[in-house]
Amino acid sequence: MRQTGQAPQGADWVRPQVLEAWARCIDEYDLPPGSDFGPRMAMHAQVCRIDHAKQSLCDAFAAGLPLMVYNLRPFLDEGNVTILLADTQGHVVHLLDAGLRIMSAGQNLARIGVGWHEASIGNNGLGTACLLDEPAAFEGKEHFSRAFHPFATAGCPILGSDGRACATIGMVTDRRDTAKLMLGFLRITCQLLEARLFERFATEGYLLRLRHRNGADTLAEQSTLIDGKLLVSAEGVIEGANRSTIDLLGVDSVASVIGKPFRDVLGVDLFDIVGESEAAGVRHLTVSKTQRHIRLEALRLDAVAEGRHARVKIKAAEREEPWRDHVSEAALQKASAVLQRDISLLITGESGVGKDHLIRRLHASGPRKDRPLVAINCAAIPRELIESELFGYEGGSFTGARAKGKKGKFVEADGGVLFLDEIGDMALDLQATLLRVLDSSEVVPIGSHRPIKVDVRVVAATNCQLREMVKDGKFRRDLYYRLNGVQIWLPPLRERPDRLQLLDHLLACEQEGQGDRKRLCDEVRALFFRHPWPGNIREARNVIRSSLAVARDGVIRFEDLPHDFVEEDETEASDKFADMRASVAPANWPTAVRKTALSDWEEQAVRAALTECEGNIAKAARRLGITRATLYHKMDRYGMRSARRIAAPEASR
Ligand SMILES: Nc1ncnc2c1ncn2[C@@H]1O[C@H](COP(=O)(O)OP(=O)(O)OP(=O)(O)O)[C@@H](O)[C@H]1O
Repeated sequence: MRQTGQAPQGADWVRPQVLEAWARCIDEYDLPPGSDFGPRMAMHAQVCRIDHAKQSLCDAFAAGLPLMVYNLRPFLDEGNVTILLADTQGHVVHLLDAGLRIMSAGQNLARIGVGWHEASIGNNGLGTACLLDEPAAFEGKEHFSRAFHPFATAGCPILGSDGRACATIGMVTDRRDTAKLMLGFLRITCQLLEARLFERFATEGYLLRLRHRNGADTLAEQSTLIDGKLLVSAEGVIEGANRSTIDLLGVDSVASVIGKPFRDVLGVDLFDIVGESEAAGVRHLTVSKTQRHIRLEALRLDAVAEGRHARVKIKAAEREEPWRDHVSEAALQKASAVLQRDISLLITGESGVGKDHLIRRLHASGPRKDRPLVAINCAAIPRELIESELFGYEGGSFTGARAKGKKGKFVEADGGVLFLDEIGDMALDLQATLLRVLDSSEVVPIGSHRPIKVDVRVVAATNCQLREMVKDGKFRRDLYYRLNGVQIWLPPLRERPDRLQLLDHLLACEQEGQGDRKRLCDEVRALFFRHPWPGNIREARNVIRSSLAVARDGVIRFEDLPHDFVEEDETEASDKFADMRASVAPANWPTAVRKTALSDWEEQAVRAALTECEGNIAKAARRLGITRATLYHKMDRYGMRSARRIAAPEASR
């Protein structure tokens, strides 16, 4: 392809779908064959603006994405698997990144708002599934971009109740030969999500459950994934259907029944089933087209909360429920159960996700709440002191020791909970001693020969990848297994679909007891939604606190946010902010003049920095005090793309 500039024609060593995708990459999108994920592609992988529709999409999935996904996270980590959710244009709206970060271009791609469409980054499971509206998977060198060659990717569209794709779910892993396996997993996940979304969006009219008659009556009251489902308006028109109805009714597609009268498709009148006064009913019938015997049950969605309809009513009520921090609640529940059974608990997650917060709540709500919670930060205590901190010492046992001796943290925590924070930073030799104490429940203070029996529940926390550290010989395997009885992983803020609600909650907490509460403007909400929050909830609290302090009226606006926070953002919004900050032009200039002058200055600054740094993008970006992506963005704006190729030849190779 590199030599001919064309996709191979009629080649039998590659799947036809792959050939078609390569041809699109070359002929339609003009992507350079054989290239790595070069600057040109990186440019395309720009972050789009996340509008309200995308946020709502994410909200919808927040309800649909079972918490189970978080429990699955350690397994995703094990397999280096990333799960992505994209809108119909291929822009990422949500992701669980346990694999992309190992890819050279992963940093660029694993962000909210980044486009995964073929035209940007070549064929890939997610982008191609979006484009073709059908499941797609590629492995290794089937990808057009070399950056994806060590990976397998898969994608599957998620259908809304009108039969049209409303989003696409995708997976990426470095196990190159697992593309088909991933596709199977995605198909099941799609069915789960579609089932949740289907009922979530159903508000009025009738929900009809269809299933084969043979023996399925034993499941009568349970709704199952394989059930066909139809949404029918009060006038008897079909407004929604799921995939299972295609087979049951013998129709070509979901879309082919939407908008049709129920009678035309099923051969019976809806009102014969539901009755005039009765709100719901069950009928058995034979579908004329397929000759299938089916059981059909109708539930009135807007029914009064009575009998069998109560279930549907409850679902409707769930939709209006105020936000609950399901992530923390589920973690707390699991942790309590584990701790009561004397199983060691390991809490993992990035810095600032709330590990400490969780342990404090865990202690306060558990049976040991009246006994001490003793925390020790293994990273903060000097190496030579940690042993005496943990195990204590006898009076006069070393120079500088107190005459009376000192109780160690283990003894202090007797009957309570000992929290070993940042356990990944503990020195190797000390790890062996800790393991002995954990196994024997006895400590021997320094300078003493008398072991002291202790009864403590040990909870450890870390933001390190302990498993990797074990592999690299930096953490003892036996201690890892001893501490890792059960692992609870707290997701980073950027991977929480409910992050906007959590931020609103933090905002409310910060203003508790105050009369007029400040709120976020839409632009700030959008920025909060797409921001990667590397400092997680801690960063969010700080940003909210300082913005509240400077916001003048009842709304927190862009200009109220801390400067360094906004500068991390790489979309138009932050450019706007940069422009705003640079508005040093005299206030009495007409707006048009001021705008032109500002962009002129900016263009000159970019040109000067590139010239001075001899085209070295990283250096020029540093000099300008902006990120490389923002610099590319600005170069594009001022038509310096060709200059960039000349200026940075190493980047386009
Ligand atoms: N669920 C939550 N609701 C409200 N505030 C929270 C929640 N979780 C964490 N916080 C707040 O976020 C900040 C950081 O939390 P915490 O110290 O527990 O994180 P951590 O994961 O232990 O961080 P590190 O690994 O750096 O020690 C704290 O101010 C904490 O009060």
